[in-house]
Amino acid sequence: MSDEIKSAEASYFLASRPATVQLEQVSWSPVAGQSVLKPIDATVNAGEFVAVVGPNGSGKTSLLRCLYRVNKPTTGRVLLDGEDIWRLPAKQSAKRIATVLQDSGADFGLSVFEMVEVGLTPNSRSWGRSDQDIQLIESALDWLDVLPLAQRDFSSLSGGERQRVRIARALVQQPDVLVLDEPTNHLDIRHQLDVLALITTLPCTVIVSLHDLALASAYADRVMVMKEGRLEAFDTPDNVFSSCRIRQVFDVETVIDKHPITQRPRFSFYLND
Ligand SMILES: Nc1ncnc2c1ncn2[C@@H]1O[C@H](COP(=O)(O)OP(=O)(O)OP(=O)(O)O)[C@@H](O)[C@H]1O
Repeated sequence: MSDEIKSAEASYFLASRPATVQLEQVSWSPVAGQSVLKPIDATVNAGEFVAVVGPNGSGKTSLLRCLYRVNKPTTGRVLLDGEDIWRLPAKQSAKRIATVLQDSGADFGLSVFEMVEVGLTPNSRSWGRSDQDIQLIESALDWLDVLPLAQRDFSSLSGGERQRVRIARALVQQPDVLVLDEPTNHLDIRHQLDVLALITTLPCTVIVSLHDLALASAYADRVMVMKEGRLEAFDTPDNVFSSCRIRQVFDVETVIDKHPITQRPRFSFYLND
């Protein structure tokens, strides 16, 4: 499928308006006295593609969970176009914010088609599928290269196929904000690049956690760097990625140059222990 066709389809899938997401002094503690997220201030602009990177346990998933109303901030607020998400009706925030999460294991014996159909639920006004619903679901499956699997049991798919189905489900929701936790897990290199390239064409705000700094560098408008529950840096890939910062945050040495095609920072990692 050509890029031109893919971006035309992007506007077909996502009629909604991208939203601004603001974090105002957001901290989160699962239990009193155990602070996982220290107070974070940040604004993700409408339509921006922001990658969240950081070592294991640095708070990436905890931060994303604050954005889609699972972790209620212990202090501070998350604002969606200026409105506190915890003051919005749950249905409205579920409609505006779509998520692609790591393997939950819960698929309730659904077919692939039915899994994607679940994405329509927050927007549906009536029971039953319209022809337009079917077309939307099939287009999303086709877009993610999984249409031939539509009638298969979701639980019978490979890890990478499941991940693509989860992304298709988020797309049919037509969200204003798309939050993805490690969406490239399980994907082969072609599908990693395809999925991130596709996500950059969507007319919504995208916040995605990534372990692969090369992918964050290549696709993100800006990168949040997390360390020990703190937001260490939030800026463009050029400004965020220095060998000094990567040493401080990830405890590895890096040679950084410019990728010859994307002109974004490119990394060669090594240990200097
Ligand atoms: N509900 C919870 N109760 C207690 N501790 C928690 C809870 N949720 C997260 N944590 C702890 O908070 C820290 C941050 O976890 P989080 O999953 O946000 O990190 P992460 O950056 O996404 O890690 P990874 O890269 O390994 O997925 C970890 O030490 C984790 O054990």
